[in-house]
Amino acid sequence: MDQAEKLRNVIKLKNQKLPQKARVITVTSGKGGVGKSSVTVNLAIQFQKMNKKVIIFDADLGLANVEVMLGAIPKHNLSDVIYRGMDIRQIITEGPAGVSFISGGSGIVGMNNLSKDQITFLVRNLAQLDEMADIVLVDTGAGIADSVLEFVMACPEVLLVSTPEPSSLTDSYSLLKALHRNPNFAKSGTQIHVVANRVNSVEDGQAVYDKLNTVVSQFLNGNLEYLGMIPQDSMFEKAIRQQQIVSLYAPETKSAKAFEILANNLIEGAHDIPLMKRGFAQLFAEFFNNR
Ligand SMILES: Nc1ncnc2c1ncn2[C@@H]1O[C@H](COP(=O)(O)OP(=O)(O)OP(=O)(O)O)[C@@H](O)[C@H]1O
Repeated sequence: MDQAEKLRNVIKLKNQKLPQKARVITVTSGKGGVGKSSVTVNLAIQFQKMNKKVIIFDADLGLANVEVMLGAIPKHNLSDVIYRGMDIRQIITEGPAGVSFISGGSGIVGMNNLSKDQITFLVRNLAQLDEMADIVLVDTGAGIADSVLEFVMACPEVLLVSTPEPSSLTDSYSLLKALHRNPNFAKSGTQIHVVANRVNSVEDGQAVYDKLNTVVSQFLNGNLEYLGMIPQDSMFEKAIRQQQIVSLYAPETKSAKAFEILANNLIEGAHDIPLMKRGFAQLFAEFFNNR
């Protein structure tokens, strides 16, 4: 092959449309009730406002908070894909402002005992989401249960939500410890961003990150990134009481503005993401591989 031909091939490769892969961000927390589902739903709204197509995958087996917050009850969940051969598109529920979501439901438990054929079918189906969404947000359960750790381990980008409360900080550290000590955890291939929620000042937020990052670097030889803070906000609570999402209910209030900044930070800080943009199907493939 001569020089000119090589060049033509390079140009051809560059122009070739590579299959789109969604950016997958897993949202987790050490303990329940610290605002994990609120962060997921509000970020989804903010991304939609930035013209990014978002799908939330609710992998939290607990209280189905995402559904309640989005005010839409799903008719189906992942088990309908696994056991009833439904197409992934049939189990997507439309929420407000164009945010759609998928409920993992009992399908998450069922994932423990899938045959190779079922796994292949599921992963192929999930690959469709990579073409439909720019960003998939995965809401995991809280704590160090295996199902939570497995999702976090399979995802290259993780948001860890913590409040300044000592119990939240301790539980965040327990989660980080369990993760770092797991042989399947790829430390260098994973970005963990800390979101400090319910803080009273910028300094409080920074302190949440500093405390966690200090122990992680000292005792686990790891590293955390700081994404930003969400202030304690009475409008946030008012929105929740009215089954509304603060980013839609009161877009000018301080917590909604903070979500806007967080979403911007995630989009703007994404220069090294293309390499990490492995997609949703790949996340599941890895999830099953780690078992
Ligand atoms: N920044 C905030 N300002 C005021 N209230 C907040 C804030 N963040 C969270 N809350 C309150 O905390 C409650 C719990 O939030 P959320 O349901 O998002 O937590 P969670 O971590 O997802 O809980 P679970 O683990 O049960 O799923 C909300 O109902 C809300 O009232």
